[in-house]
Amino acid sequence: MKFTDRLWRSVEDIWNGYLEHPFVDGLGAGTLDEEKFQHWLKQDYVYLMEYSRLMAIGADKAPDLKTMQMFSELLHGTLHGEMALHRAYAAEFGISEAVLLETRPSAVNTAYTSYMLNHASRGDAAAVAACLLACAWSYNFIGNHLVKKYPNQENNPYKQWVDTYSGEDFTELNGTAMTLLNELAEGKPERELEALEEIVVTTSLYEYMFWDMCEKKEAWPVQAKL
Ligand SMILES: Cc1ncc(C[n+]2csc(CCO)c2C)c(N)n1
Repeated sequence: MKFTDRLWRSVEDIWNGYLEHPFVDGLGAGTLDEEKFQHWLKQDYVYLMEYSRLMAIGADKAPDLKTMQMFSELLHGTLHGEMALHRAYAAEFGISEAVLLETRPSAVNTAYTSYMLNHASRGDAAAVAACLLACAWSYNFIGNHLVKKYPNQENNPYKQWVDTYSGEDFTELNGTAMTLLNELAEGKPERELEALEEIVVTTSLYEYMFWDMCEKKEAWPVQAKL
């Protein structure tokens, strides 16, 4: 059994919770409030910058060239692929990149990235891969679910979102993230596997909180300047 099969059993209930979340369902149905989506776009842009640092740490800690290449592929996919999608969406709403970059990350956003960066800097390459996994895999899981539930995406303003995360490029990136962790976890003692599992469960819980933060448009109570 692959390590990711074991992980699936521990996160399945949390991930099914995403599918019932009004923000996620609204993306598929096309009914999501535009301001909530813009909140996600801004928060996610700065999230992805911090998330990208993880893969740079992973490349540094990688035991061999092949692993370095996999971390680098994910890094490139995020900085140049996924963030380009965010820029394109923002432009449609008349939001410039400068405005995206001014976003002050919310408390949940900060807690999530700090948690991952903390584990990534303390742990080995497998810990870094564990930090990355829920993000890549759960968006692909959500995208695939939404195309199945809402096959007619013609009039959905979030069609591009659904297409992107269920599409070939992201399915491939997710495959890389899964293979990376499966390979790095191989031969590890049970105690270490449990620690990796704990990271994947915690990041899965943070993913839920991130959706909820966007649904509630949570930000700091006082909009101080950065
Ligand atoms: C909070 C949050 N979680 C996950 C993703 C999705 N995601 C992050 S990295 C990656 C793979 C390579 O870009 C994917 C699909 C997101 N955008 N925001």
